[in-house]
Amino acid sequence: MPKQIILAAHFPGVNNTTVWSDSRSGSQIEFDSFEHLARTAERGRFDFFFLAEGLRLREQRGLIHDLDVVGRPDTLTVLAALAAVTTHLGLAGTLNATYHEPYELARQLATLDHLSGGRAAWNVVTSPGAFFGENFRRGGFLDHADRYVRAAEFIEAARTLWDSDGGDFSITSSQFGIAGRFGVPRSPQGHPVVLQAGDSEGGRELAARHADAIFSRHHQLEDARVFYRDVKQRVIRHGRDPDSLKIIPGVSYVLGDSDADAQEKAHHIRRQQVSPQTAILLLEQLWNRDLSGYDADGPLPEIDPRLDEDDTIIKGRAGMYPDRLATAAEWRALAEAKKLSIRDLIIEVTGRQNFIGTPARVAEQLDEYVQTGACDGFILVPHLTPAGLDDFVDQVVPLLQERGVVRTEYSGGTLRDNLGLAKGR
Ligand SMILES: Cc1cc2nc3c(=O)[nH]c(=O)nc-3n(C[C@H](O)[C@H](O)[C@H](O)COP(=O)(O)O)c2cc1C
Repeated sequence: MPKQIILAAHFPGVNNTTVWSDSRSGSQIEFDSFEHLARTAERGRFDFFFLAEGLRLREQRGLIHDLDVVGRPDTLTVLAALAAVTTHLGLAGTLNATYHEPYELARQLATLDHLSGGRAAWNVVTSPGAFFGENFRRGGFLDHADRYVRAAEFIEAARTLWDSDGGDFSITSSQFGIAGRFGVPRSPQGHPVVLQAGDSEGGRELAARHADAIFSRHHQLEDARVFYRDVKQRVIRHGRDPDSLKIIPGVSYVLGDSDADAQEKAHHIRRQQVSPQTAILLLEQLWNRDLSGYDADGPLPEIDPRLDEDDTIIKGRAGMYPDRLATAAEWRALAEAKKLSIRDLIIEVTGRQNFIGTPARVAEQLDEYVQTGACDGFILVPHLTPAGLDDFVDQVVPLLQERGVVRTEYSGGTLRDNLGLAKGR
């Protein structure tokens, strides 16, 4: 029997992935939008619905990045509301372990697991930088390594709380010293599903030790295979069954009547995602300079990126380019070789579209990834909110069902059942 493909639906976040200017794009905050995407995913018998987390609107040149003005509503509130209008779909929320507290989050997730009949999932992130911490009382006080120490202790603490079955608990670790009574009885999954997103050594180790799944950025076939092997070996080193950690990259797709038609649509979508103004903003994120005077249809700046990391003009994207000069050199070489303008280059080097073609071609490629050890499934990131998944569910899912690699009906009661994960202790 072929391996089953995990499918999840990513509600587009506050960035230029969503083509907000498209007349079919709707609100990013009204409940109708979340409901539409979730119901569509459930119609396609997806495993789960996924929300990212942005705790603070990013800033650029002292202003809120225009594409972020929309903001994001609170994750757990949205998921709780969705629990009432769906029946089988898993509900996954990204919630950072750096600023939240275990008692608070474990209660919320256990409650969501109860309300949804065993469908809650938590995507653990450590948050990209101190900028976000300023929104919280304690501020951004942890460096990268300590954020992962805290995340590991956080997950262990949450599991202790879930295992307490509403009873007494006492937790002492380097980050936490808490004791009391949990107050929420054991939830249907025992432990809500734990995903992890974070790609460094620390991130991979955290996942290999503690997570049920990884939301990854490795979506190019060869790169995905290398990542898959690396992480599964880590899981084995930690004495776990490699199948107990699912690897699920976020991917985008474009469908067309023919492969050529899909390529043309893909090109059009990329140009909408990267307007001239967005191209300059994205270039500034590497250059760390005000480039508003540059023409997006012209060549790259001759001046080098500014390296003062303590004074970045981008707040909330720290660490995105660890070696600005090296990346700038790569971009220059590419622009030179292909005769690309700033906008063309940005289209090429950011936000690659992963699966482009007829529904049959896309179904075949998705299946190839999973059957040949590149991943265990996909978190699909549509470019339209909220209807971006409609065509995938109508056109690609039936082909995957014919191949016998996705379910035609839900059989399991909980998200853990559907993902083939053991019940939490
Ligand atoms: C695929 C992926 C998705 C992420 N999504 C979020 C998110 O929604 N919110 C957030 O605050 N951080 C997110 N992060 C950032 C992580 O929290 C982490 O802080 C960052 O990747 C730095 O850790 P690393 O060096 O281990 O990658 C994401 C990271 C990855 C790789």
